[in-house]
Amino acid sequence: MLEVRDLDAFYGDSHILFKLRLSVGNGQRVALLGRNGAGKSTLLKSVMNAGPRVRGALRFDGQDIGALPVHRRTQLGLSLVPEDRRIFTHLTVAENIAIARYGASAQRPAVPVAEIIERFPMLVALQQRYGGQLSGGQQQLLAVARAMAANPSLLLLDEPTEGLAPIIVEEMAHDVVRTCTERNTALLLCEQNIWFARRCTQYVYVIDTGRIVFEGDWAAFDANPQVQQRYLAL
Ligand SMILES: Nc1ncnc2c1ncn2[C@@H]1O[C@H](COP(=O)(O)OP(=O)(O)OP(=O)(O)O)[C@@H](O)[C@H]1O
Repeated sequence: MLEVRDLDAFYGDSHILFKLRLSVGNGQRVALLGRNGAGKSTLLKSVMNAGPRVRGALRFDGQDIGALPVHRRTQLGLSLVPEDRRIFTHLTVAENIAIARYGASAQRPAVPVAEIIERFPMLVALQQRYGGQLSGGQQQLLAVARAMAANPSLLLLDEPTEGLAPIIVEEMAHDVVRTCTERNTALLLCEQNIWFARRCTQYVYVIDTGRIVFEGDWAAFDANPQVQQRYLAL
């Protein structure tokens, strides 16, 4: 589904990602772990063409997407939830979700709002609340729900649990796994919360200073405690 090969990424003259290789299979859920500043967000933005200048190969469903603008990548089935959420504070929860239809296409029609709200039960009682009236955790859940409403085949989540209460983190893990499984949506999740990443994904990459330093399933991750100590310990 997503194939990243020998990807270099730059902000101006700053070289951030180095010959990065990563794959996400159809319906597969993959975590990218790494410390602050390791390059996780830069990778997601590179996949969406939302900031960095890149060199290397980006293929999605067999198609070279390297030259496509953001909206074309969205239409092909990529959906990014950035770290800053971008909830519309003056729109209700239901309206925020309905906005996702603008990212949909004839090939990938938007999922009805009611169906999405059903999949994120914490939003049921909040449907008519304004985005600005939600807690940080509720806003983050809404951002994920809205991204799923665009009916993506690959969801890109950038540190969705940062700063959230454990109860919301648990709810989000449950809702994300269930929704991705039911809709056969693949996931590329950038995280520092290893518990959440483990709950949500089947395969792990670890990034450090713009380079992949580990990849494997969770059993392989657990069999290499030095990876965690060296690249993820605070
Ligand atoms: N717009 C930008 N211009 C210049 N440098 C940037 C920009 N955005 C990020 N960087 C730099 O790129 C490097 C990687 O940042 P990135 O945001 O990808 O890391 P991250 O792993 O997502 O970390 P965090 O968890 O802090 O978001 C850092 O050194 C950062 O300072």
